[in-house]
Amino acid sequence: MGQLIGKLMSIFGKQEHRVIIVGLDNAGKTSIPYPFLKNEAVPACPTIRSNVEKIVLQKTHFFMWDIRGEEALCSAWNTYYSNADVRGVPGLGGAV
Ligand SMILES: Nc1nc2c(ncn2[C@@H]2O[C@H](COP(=O)(O)OP(=O)(O)OP(=O)(O)O)[C@@H](O)[C@H]2O)c(=O)[nH]1
Ligand SMILES: [Mg+2]
Repeated sequence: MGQLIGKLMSIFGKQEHRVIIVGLDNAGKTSIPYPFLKNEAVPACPTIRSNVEKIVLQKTHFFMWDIRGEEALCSAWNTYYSNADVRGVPGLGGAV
């Protein structure tokens, strides 16, 4: 997670960024933004299709999408991927 946040911080300059997080089921995708969301608990259930959270760091807004890893949804990853500024895969070393 540190590498992902480091990547986000390194591209400051824009006021708004779109981030997608893809990975296998139960990899921890939905949990990533929650340390930055005060008073919100991580959902206890698996994501149905996708989930989006907005976090604000130093006046920069990040829209963080996480997309369920089940095989039937993998074909939709490309749509999210091509519209994102930052992509992250939990467990594979951070952001690209
Ligand atoms: N030990 C540990 N557990 C974690 C971590 N991040 C998430 N978890 C736990 O892993 C489980 C799955 O987390 P989610 O964030 O829901 O995973 P997900 O990838 O969104 O899962 P799907 O929506 O089913 O694809 C939960 O029980 C979390 O509490 C972590 O960094 N360490
Ligand atoms: Mg999830």
